[in-house]
Amino acid sequence: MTTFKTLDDADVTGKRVLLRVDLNVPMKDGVVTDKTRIERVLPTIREISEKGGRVVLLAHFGRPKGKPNADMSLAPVAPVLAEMLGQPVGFADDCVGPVAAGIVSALKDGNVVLLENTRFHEGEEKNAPDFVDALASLGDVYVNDAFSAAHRAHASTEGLAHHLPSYAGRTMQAELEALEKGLGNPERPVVAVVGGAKVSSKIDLLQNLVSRVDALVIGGGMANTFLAAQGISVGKSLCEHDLADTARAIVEAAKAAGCAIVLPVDAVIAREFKAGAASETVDVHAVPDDAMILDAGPKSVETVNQWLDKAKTLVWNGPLGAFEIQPFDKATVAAARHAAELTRAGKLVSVAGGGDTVAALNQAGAAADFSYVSTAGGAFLEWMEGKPLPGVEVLKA
Ligand SMILES: Nc1ncnc2c1ncn2[C@@H]1O[C@H](COP(=O)(O)OP(=O)(O)OP(=O)(O)O)[C@@H](O)[C@H]1O
Ligand SMILES: O=C(O)[C@H](O)COP(=O)(O)O
Repeated sequence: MTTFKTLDDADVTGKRVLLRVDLNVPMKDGVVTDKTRIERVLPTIREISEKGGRVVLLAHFGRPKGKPNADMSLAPVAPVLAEMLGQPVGFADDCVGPVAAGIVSALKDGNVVLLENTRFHEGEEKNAPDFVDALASLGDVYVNDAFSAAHRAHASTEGLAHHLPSYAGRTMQAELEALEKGLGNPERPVVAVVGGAKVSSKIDLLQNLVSRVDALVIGGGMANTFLAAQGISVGKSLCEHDLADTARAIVEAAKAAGCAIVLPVDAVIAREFKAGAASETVDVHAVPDDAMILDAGPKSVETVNQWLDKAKTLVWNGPLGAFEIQPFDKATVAAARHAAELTRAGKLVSVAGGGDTVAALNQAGAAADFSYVSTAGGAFLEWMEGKPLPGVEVLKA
């Protein structure tokens, strides 16, 4: 399984270790609302620090598109990380340049510093050589512990590995081992549930996924895009109308592969995207033009649960509704609890992944019963598709 070097092979004592982690955590008003991704990277940070390495954390937050953006700063994450780690975590408000260089050069063995969002620079997503050089100048060794960002060939997830001795962190290692164990040879029927909001970045993955699973349950913003592609009016819902052709092609590919596509038949709608907004349940064919679908309705949940009853393996990324806002968490919570119950009863192997998906499972009190909960969303789906992940491949090189 481990075809790359791990921390067992690394000499980190006295070295500046550029450690890529995924701190893209759910956050509301500057407060971290789910700490799972932070929790998962603690063992690697501790191990390097205890071995006398100088830990320089690289991470992204949100999609700031190459420009600094106060709403996507990693600054609020540093104190949370420090508290969970039980040791101080410095913060540099730029990930390259004199500010970063100054803080890194002042580090002592065992110290930890978090650098500001790598995506504040265009060079990150472009994997630009000058940006990679600038990051590389801050370290002697590179460790990638961000499995959940390994589907991105970015400077901090891929580029750096070409410049420095490179190793997989403990979470990267554990994620790959757990996914292989849970899903390497899954018992059929396999049901995939894909929801959430990242429609354009995930829809293409469904094309291959339908040939690997027996049913694809589509929820969240993704479902709205599929409903609209069928000519159903979704009002003001989150929906990527320009992806209608892609959605129709996926439905055709599913038919050819014998994979059932399960879409919502009813929806909880509201006119405002806020907690306690007046809401009603309607047939998906009756969504008014000025309303938004914010959750799947009870009939849809019943259908999802029937599919879960038939399944032997569940793969889940993306909530079925806007679960952070009451009462639009109902479908996600109900399906999560049903999957947890089936797993507890030994009837289902359930693997879920994604920053918000994990938060939703925690909110439903279901995470502990799932067979495995990955921190990865998009990366997990790509792994499931059988696609090589650039951040993993480069570690094997
Ligand atoms: N009908 C909907 N309308 C608007 N937002 C929705 C709807 N359904 C789900 N969402 C939103 O989708 C978001 C989560 O989607 P996302 O694709 O980011 O999942 P994830 O588990 O975080 O995966 P990843 O780790 O890849 O980001 C949540 O913030 C949720 O509110
Ligand atoms: O949340 C995720 O799935 C990872 O942090 C990757 O984020 P991205 O989809 O913005 O690249």
